[in-house]
Amino acid sequence: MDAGDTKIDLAELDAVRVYALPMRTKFRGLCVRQGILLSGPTGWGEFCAFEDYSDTESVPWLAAALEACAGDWPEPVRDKIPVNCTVPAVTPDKAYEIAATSGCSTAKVKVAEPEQDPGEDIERVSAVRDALGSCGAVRVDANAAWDVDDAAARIKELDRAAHGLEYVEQPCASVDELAAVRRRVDVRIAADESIRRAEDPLRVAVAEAADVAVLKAAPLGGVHRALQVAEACGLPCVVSSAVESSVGLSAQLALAGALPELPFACGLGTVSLLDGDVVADSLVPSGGNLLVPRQAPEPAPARVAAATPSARTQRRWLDRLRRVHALL
Ligand SMILES: O=C(O)CCC(=O)C1=CC=C[C@@H](O)[C@@H]1C(=O)O
Ligand SMILES: [Mg+2]
Repeated sequence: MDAGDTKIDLAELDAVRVYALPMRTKFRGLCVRQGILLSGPTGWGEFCAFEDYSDTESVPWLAAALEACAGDWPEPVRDKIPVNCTVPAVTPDKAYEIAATSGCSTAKVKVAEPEQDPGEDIERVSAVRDALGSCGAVRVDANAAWDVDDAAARIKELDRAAHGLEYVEQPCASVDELAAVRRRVDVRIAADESIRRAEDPLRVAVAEAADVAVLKAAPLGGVHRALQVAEACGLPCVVSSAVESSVGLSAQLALAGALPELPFACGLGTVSLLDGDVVADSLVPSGGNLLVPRQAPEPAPARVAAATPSARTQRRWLDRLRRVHALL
């Protein structure tokens, strides 16, 4: 999957601002979320590839940011997106509180966290079901942690604890393992890493390895590229954030707004995982929904200044930006 078509020279950018925002709770092994805000000809974009992504793997992330800078998002077909709340690998009490206070009727629960045991996942999922009640939807994300046998066993336990799971996201690492698990359990399988980190994001569909495709605009090269993947894979899609600031999150909302069908709540309530933001009016769900923006929100200078990291961190990100831009 090559990067998007938007190529803006770095010299054409009006502003480049490195940010670092603390996470309220450790998530994806992160205690701080960092990235670069880019101001282009008609708007702002965010380049925030996770730091375990190579320069080559980071190219689509930059293409997505430059697509936003060019104001090149497709027309939405809806103006409101239902979102799920995201429950990190926290205690049952904290999980209950997150779900109960989120205003969302769908929750995605992190499971299979390193150093935790399966009983903690069962208790967390049970607490979230208690918080949502019987009408809520509970999904889990194992981030490729299990082998096939473990996945089959864990999914059956978690399905019981949840009184029915909506789906299990990336239970195993490979497409072949996802296909094997899918044949052994009665719960939908959603592919995430097998799409966003794959040489060929479409293999999941060809291998009948998933029921749902999780789309993240940035790693797929932007909104237009992600829409092409959605159309080509032919699976029901859900959009999930990369825990960006509201600047980057707006591109995810543009994707969710432009998908022809949107059968699931989307994982876009993640600004609440950050302790702060770079815009004045954060994209925080209201009544379990987020509105589809026509462009990225403008960063607030005072917020950006407060989120500016050390000179060393800024240099590291600016060097990464230059290296990745050269690969576009
Ligand atoms: O989908 C959601 O509810 C929120 C986003 C989310 O879960 C993730 C964001 C980025 C990387 C991962 O940690 C995780 C995911 O695997 O989807
Ligand atoms: Mg996932």
